Amino acid sequence: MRIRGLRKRYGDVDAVDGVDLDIPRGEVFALLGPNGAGKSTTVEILEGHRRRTGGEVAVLGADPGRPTRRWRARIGIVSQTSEERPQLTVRETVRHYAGYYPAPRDPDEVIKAVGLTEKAGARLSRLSGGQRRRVDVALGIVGDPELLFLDEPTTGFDPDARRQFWKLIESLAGDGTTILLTTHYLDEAEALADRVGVIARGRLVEVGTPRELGGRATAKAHVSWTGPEGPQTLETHSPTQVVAELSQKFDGEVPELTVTRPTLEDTYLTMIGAAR
Ligand SMILES: Nc1ncnc2c1ncn2[C@@H]1O[C@H](COP(=O)(O)OP(=O)(O)OP(=O)(O)O)[C@@H](O)[C@H]1O
Repeated sequence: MRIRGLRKRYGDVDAVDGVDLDIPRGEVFALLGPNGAGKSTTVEILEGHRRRTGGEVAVLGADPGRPTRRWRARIGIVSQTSEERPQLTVRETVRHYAGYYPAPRDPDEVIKAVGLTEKAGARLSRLSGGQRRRVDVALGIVGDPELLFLDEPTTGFDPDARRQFWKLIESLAGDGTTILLTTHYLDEAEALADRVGVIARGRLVEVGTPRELGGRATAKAHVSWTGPEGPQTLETHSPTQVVAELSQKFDGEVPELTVTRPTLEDTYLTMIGAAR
């Protein structure tokens, strides 16, 4: 996927304001950013569901501004709004969608993969919010896509369902599916993504691996402990040395010793703050 100078204007709002990005085949890329940053708009343009105001875009070698049926069959979409019919059952819905694709996956296997086998015969209107979201995911993957777009896929999932979903994504990625996901869960981005991009006010602020984003890999560690004077914290590039010195000083266990580095969430919040 190749994006150059992508722009989208709504009236006088620059929702996407000059985004450049390359996503190679087989990569899992997570787009992060606060509400209204332009994530969904970007994704919808790449999916061929929204017209861009400017810039050049190639998705699976084609311009999503002029989508063909064949091109559509090669991509899978889990968007924020779903329009399935509530009176159909899970199995009927997944089978119906499978019919749109030239080489779909087995609907029952897909239902199993999203953990809905027990609900296969239930009408969508009778499902919980998280279960409905799993149906959305099933419909996104039933066509066996080369490229999968996931817009906040795990919103409403319980922790167990989220872990199961991560496994599913890892197995799709292992099979070579390219995945572009948006999420507000930093742990999700960290668990799944090869690279993450942070978008704020329509601009890509930074792109990098979850480990190195925002200089995380080389950031100072925080060493904390409780001494006779109370709680202490030291920021340092050489925490091992600090801990060695502390252990000599205390002659044994250092009270309440912790060594931490900024989490992806810390780094992200700093970036978003700076972009405001
Ligand atoms: N159809 C529309 N008409 C006018 N403005 C829009 C439209 N869709 C989005 N916008 C505006 O464009 C900006 C980007 O919205 P977008 O939905 O892409 O953000 P997002 O990053 O996906 O946010 P969220 O995390 O809340 O889903 C916002 O300021 C929004 O109000």
